[in-house]
Amino acid sequence: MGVHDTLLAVIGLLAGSFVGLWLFLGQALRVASAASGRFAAANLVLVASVVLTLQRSALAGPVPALAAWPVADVLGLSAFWLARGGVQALFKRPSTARRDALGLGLVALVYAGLPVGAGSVMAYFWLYSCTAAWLLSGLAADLWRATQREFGPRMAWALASPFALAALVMAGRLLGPSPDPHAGAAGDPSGTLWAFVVLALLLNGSLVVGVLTRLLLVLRHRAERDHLTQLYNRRQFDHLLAQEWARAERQGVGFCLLLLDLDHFKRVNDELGHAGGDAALRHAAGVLQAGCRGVDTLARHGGEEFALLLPATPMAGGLELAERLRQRLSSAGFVHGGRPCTLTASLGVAHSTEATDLEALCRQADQALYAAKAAGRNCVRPLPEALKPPAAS
Ligand SMILES: Nc1nc2c(ncn2[C@@H]2O[C@H](COP(=O)(O)OP(=O)(O)OP(=O)(O)O)[C@@H](O)[C@H]2O)c(=O)[nH]1
Repeated sequence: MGVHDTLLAVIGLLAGSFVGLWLFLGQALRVASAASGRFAAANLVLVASVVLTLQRSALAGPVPALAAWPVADVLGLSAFWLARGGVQALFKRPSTARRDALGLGLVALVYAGLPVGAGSVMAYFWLYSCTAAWLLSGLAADLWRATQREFGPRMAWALASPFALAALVMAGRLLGPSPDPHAGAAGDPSGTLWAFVVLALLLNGSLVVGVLTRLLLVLRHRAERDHLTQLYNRRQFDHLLAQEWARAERQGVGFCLLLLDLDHFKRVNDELGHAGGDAALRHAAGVLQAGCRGVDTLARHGGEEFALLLPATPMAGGLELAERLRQRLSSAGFVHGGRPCTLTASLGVAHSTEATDLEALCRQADQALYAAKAAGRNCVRPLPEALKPPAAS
C-alpha cells in the first residue's frame, strides 16, 4: 500500500467515523435529527472534495487535473453551506439556506465560466477563499446569536470562535503565496491530508459542542418553563423570588409580589371544554406578558393562577400595574371555536418591606388575593390592614 493509498484510507476512516457519529445521533438517538443529517452530508461532501483533490494526480494529463479543481472546490464549499444550514436548524434560527444556495450557485457558475487551464487557478483560489470565508463567518455569527443571550458573550464567543478563526484563515490565505497550479498533480499530498484532518476535527468538534449546547438549552427550558404557556413555572419563579428577596435585603430596595387568579375558570372549562380552557390560559399569559415591563418576571404559579415579581417597585406602583393588567385582561377579547368569552381576574399585591421573611411575603400576597376574591372578584387588593403585622402597620 503506497503513501497515497494510506492517506486516502486515513481520510476515509476519519470521515466515515464522523458520518457514523452524526447518523447515530440523528437517527438512532433522535438528537437534533435535521441538523445531524446536514452535518453527516457536510462530512460526505467535504471528504468527496478532498478525495477529488488528492486523486487529481491519478487523472491523466494536466487538463483533467485542472478540471477537477473547481468541482472539488464547489464540493468543499457545499460542505460549509450544509454545516451552516445544520446550525440554523439546530438552534431554530431563521434559515438563510436558499439565499446561500443562490450565492453558491452563482459562484459555481463563475467557476464553470472560467477557462480550464493554469491561468484560472488564481481565480479558483480567490473564489474559494472568499466564499468559504463568507459561509464560515455566517456560521460563526449564527452560533453567536443563538447562544449569547442564554450563555453570555464569553461562552458564545468560545462556541463561535473556531468558525470565525476558520473564516479568518480562509480570508488570510489571500495575503499569502499564490497557489501552484500543479500542486496535487505531482506534489506532496500530505498538506491536503493535514488541512482535511484539522478542518474535519475543528468543524465536527465544534458542531458536537453546538449540539450539546442546544440540548442544555432545551433541558433548561423544560425545567424552567410551563409547558402550556411557556411562562416560567412555579419552581423557577420561587428560585427567582428568593434571589430577589436576597438582593432587596442587601440593597434595601423593596419589590412587589403580585398573585393573579382567573375568575370562575371552572365555568370557562365547562363552557369551552378543556382545550378551550387551555387556549384561555395561553391567551391570558400573552395579555399579561404584553402588559409587563421587561424587568418584571411573570410565571404560571399553577392551575389558573399567575405570579408576577416587580423588582424595585413601591406598593403604589405595584397596585397601579395590577389594575392596568386587570383592565387589559377584561377588555382583551378572547374567542374560542367562534364563541366569545370574557376573562377577568382577581389580583392580590404584597410588598417585601411589609413582610419579615419570604414565606410571610408569599402568605401576604395570597391573603391579598383572597381579599380580592372575597370583594367580588375582577378587582385588585393589597394586604388588608387587619392582617398586617403590628410592626409593619
Ligand atoms: N383547561 C385547563 N383548566 C385548568 C388547568 N389548571 C386548572 N384548571 C381548571 O381551573 C379550574 C379552577 O377552578 P376553581 O379552583 O374552582 O376556581 P374558579 O372556578 O376559577 O373560581 P374562583 O377562583 O373562585 O374565581 C378547575 O376547573 C381546573 O380544572 C389547565 O391547565 N387547563
